[in-house]
Amino acid sequence: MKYIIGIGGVTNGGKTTVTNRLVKTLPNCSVVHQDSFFKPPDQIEVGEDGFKQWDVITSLDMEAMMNTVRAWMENPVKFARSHGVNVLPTAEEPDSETEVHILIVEGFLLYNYRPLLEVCDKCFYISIPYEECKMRRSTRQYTVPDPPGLFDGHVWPMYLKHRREMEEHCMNVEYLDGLKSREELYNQVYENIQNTLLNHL
Ligand SMILES: Nc1ncnc2c1ncn2[C@@H]1O[C@H](COP(=O)(O)OP(=O)(O)OP(=O)(O)O)[C@@H](O)[C@H]1O
Ligand SMILES: NC(=O)c1ccc[n+]([C@@H]2O[C@H](CO)[C@@H](O)[C@H]2O)c1
Repeated sequence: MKYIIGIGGVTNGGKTTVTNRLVKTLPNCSVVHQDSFFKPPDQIEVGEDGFKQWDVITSLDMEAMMNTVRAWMENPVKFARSHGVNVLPTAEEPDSETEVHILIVEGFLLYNYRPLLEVCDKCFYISIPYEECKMRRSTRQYTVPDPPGLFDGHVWPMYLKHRREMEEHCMNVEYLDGLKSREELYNQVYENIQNTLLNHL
């Protein structure tokens, strides 16, 4: 059985932290990080506000991301091996319906892209309030550092816009409170996945 889990949500909500732990504990689990698909800085549009528009779907090569997801769907064992994921000895047959193969797709803009939404079996979404998000973001260093004012002028308004759009289109999103401790968040997601997997077996 192949199973794709989305870990979406606001920037600095704790998506990568939860994902890294799930990858270690779930069986035959590979991961695709959306941040790996940002286009190079010279291809990012500059808005009327003067900011590079990083937090929009066109700043990402979503086709390349979907191709990566499809490569996993075609052969999760081959994908896992070529990405250094330990495949359990019993999971030799890629098409076997009895083996569980999991792909986690992690990113800040997952469910606003329909092809990706359509392949997700389970959608998690982590949120944190404005103040906490701004504080956490100020401690981060991205490949291109945030210019002054980017958070209030671009990042947060885009988050609110995309979140609204997602709420209009996506049913069955499991919302998570990113203010919970790392441990609590992990346990909540892990238990939820275990229950869903059991229901599918
Ligand atoms: N549950 C938590 N409580 C407090 N701080 C957390 C929690 N989870 C993660 N953090 C911290 O918040 C910051 C962002 O975490 P993380 O990189 O996991 O978020 P993210 O959603 O993947 O961010 P982004 O995709 O924007 O880079 C890090 O400094 C991390 O240590
Ligand atoms: N990873 C990158 O190349 C990059 C460059 C500039 C900005 N970002 C930010 O990453 C966040 C998503 O994780 C978005 O809020 C981007 O602003 C990433």
